[in-house]
Amino acid sequence: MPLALCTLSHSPLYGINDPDPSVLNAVDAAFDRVRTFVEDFDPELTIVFGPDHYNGVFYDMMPAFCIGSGARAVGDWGTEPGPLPVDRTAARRLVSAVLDDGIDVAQSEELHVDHGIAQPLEFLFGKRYSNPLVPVFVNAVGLPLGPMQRIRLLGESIGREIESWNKRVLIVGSGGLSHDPPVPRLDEATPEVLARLIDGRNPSPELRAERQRRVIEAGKAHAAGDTSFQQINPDFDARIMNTFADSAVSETDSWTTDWMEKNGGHSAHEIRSWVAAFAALSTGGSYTVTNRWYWPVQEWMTGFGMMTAIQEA
Ligand SMILES: O=C(O)/C=C/C(=O)/C=C/C=C(\O)C(=O)O
Ligand SMILES: [Fe+2]
Repeated sequence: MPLALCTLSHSPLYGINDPDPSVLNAVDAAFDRVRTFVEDFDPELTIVFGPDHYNGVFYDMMPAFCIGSGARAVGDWGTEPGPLPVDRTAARRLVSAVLDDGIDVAQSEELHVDHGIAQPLEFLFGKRYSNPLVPVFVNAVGLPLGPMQRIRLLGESIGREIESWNKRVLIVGSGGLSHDPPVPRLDEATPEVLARLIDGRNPSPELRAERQRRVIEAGKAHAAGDTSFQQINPDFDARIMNTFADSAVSETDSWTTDWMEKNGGHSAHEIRSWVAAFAALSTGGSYTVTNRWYWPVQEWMTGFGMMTAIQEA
């Protein structure tokens, strides 16, 4: 049974600091096409790779990647808070299979996920979705990060296992392309920020609002032409998307964290979710990219891309 994939950027500023209607309408039309692709595929299970932005996963225990055999959304940026419809049996089987492959994946029976995982699920399935899924946290924010090869190997291991289940599995990869929004960093954290990077779960409504205000203000400044932010890099983004379109997933092994940051900004590390997703899809042989879209959206501070692909029979 074939596997299908969709990789898509997310943005907390979607619906809050939107671009010109001509761009927004084009993005929404692409979402409609992706939703139709997913409905036609009719997945029995969805595996979603995505990052967290210090809302669910912290430096009290920062894994490189973690499979959620239970999960709840924290409900940031307007996403729905509460438990996710995790297929625990499938998730636990994935954990065992990945460990058997020699990859020391972490497991959580209650993974806390933020918009990095919840927003694409809501885009694809609507709010209060009940489709069985397995969330996989991919660290893209809590530096330092390991080599890209590890995320490819994780994706391939998951791909081989789901392949053997003879089920229609949709693989989702969530994250922006080039972008550098204001996400705090350990190496420059004040003591107060450090405390919440280590133990920042359940912030007060005031603190959450203050953090969100910072991101909204940055989006507005970025759109107004403030060049103190690292700029969106459409050439870099095209190269990333071309690599996946050319089925050259193993080329991502040579992408260093420095190269990603210099060309795509700190949050370009979210591309790791795309690597995992395409690596998982690639294990069954050839795949066809059925669609791709891209916009550099200043208001969202991100190169916003989407791709859909399906395994060839
Ligand atoms: O200030 C914070 O603690 C958190 C900031 C964010 O959560 C920013 C998120 C930005 C994205 O998810 C993005 O991919 O643009
Ligand atoms: Fe993000």
